[in-house]
Amino acid sequence: MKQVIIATKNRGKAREFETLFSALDVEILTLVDLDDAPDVEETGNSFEENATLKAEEISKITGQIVIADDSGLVIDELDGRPGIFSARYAGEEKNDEANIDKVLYEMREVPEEKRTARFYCALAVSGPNMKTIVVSGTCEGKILFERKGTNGFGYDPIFYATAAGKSMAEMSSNEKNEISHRAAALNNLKPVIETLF
Ligand SMILES: O=c1nc[nH]c2c1ncn2[C@H]1C[C@H](O)[C@@H](COP(=O)(O)OP(=O)(O)OP(=O)(O)O)O1
Ligand SMILES: [Mg+2]
Repeated sequence: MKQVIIATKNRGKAREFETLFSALDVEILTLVDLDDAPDVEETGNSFEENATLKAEEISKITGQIVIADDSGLVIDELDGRPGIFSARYAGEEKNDEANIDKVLYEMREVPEEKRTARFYCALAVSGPNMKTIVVSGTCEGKILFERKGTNGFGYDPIFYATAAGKSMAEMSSNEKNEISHRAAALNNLKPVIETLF
């Protein structure tokens, strides 16, 4: 079967990619279980730049076709924060619960109608004989006043997805995969994936 490396160490993302790719007849490997995979520094100024950095570095090391995901939560009232800093918003050690607490605190006095936000996902594909390709996808919603639901990962418990009428953490993985920023981005990548093999 066709094989692609997903350059992520995030277990939540890896789980979603496994489901999303099962429909595509492509086998994926992630960096989740590799002890010696490098931590690529995310020094870019956009999701696209960071996804490109991750895809190109891992492709250079492995010589294989690699897809990287750089994603995060963009909150209008916070001028787009946490944005590309989503993973390390409350500190370098990457703590989802602390990140959520920080957002809830910063949003504590913002009324419902001003709590608009979106999840953003950039996907970069890089390989030995190709120019890197980058696509993106978004998912619109609002920041809740408190956590709701226990599914998913990251900021899911405080993100109310307009298209579903509930929090991302209240959805099954199938429901999330129908409306998520990651699914939208991957959909934009499908025509490219078909040309890669
Ligand atoms: O569907 C999602 N549901 C909830 N939260 C999400 C989602 N998608 C991204 N996020 C959050 C998690 C993390 O705080 C940041 C991603 O940061 P990002 O650097 O892309 O990923 P990461 O460092 O966790 O793993 P890696 O770089 O190895 O892929 O945005
Ligand atoms: Mg990261």
